[in-house]
Amino acid sequence: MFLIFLIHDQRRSRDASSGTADQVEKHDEQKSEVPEFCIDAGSAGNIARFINHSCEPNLFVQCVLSSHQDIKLARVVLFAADNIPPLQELTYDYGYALDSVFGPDGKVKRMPCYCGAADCTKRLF
Ligand SMILES: C[S@@+](CC[C@H](N)C(=O)[O-])C[C@H]1O[C@@H](n2cnc3c(N)ncnc32)[C@H](O)[C@@H]1O
Repeated sequence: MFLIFLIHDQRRSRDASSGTADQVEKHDEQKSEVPEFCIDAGSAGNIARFINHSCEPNLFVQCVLSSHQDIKLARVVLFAADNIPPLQELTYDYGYALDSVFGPDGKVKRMPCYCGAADCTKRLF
């Protein structure tokens, strides 16, 4: 398995707590309930901002603590989920739950998915 891209570090995250491995595990357990972090590549980012979502991705996302145990400085890293042949598009699962995105009017926002996978859910969110 190879490290592909560093998407972002969490230096500007607002309310993360410093953490031991136990805290990181607890953080992961709570992840499905209330998202603590939001990565906004609107004003800054790297080439990873061009990676599309797929329902059958060839990358997966992992938060990585490198030389420290501080969850605030976790790096969001994309790893190859398989051997990827040259010229194949790199994709990962954005991980949206359906009906989890709301517009400013409070209504559920929907975005169609065009990934083309056989088992595509047809909706990004
Ligand atoms: C991180 S950007 C990916 C790069 C983007 N396609 C571009 O050309 O700059 C995320 C946006 O790409 C589009 N996108 C990514 N994956 C998609 C998919 N499977 N189906 C439809 N739109 C997708 C959506 O507009 C989404 O908000």
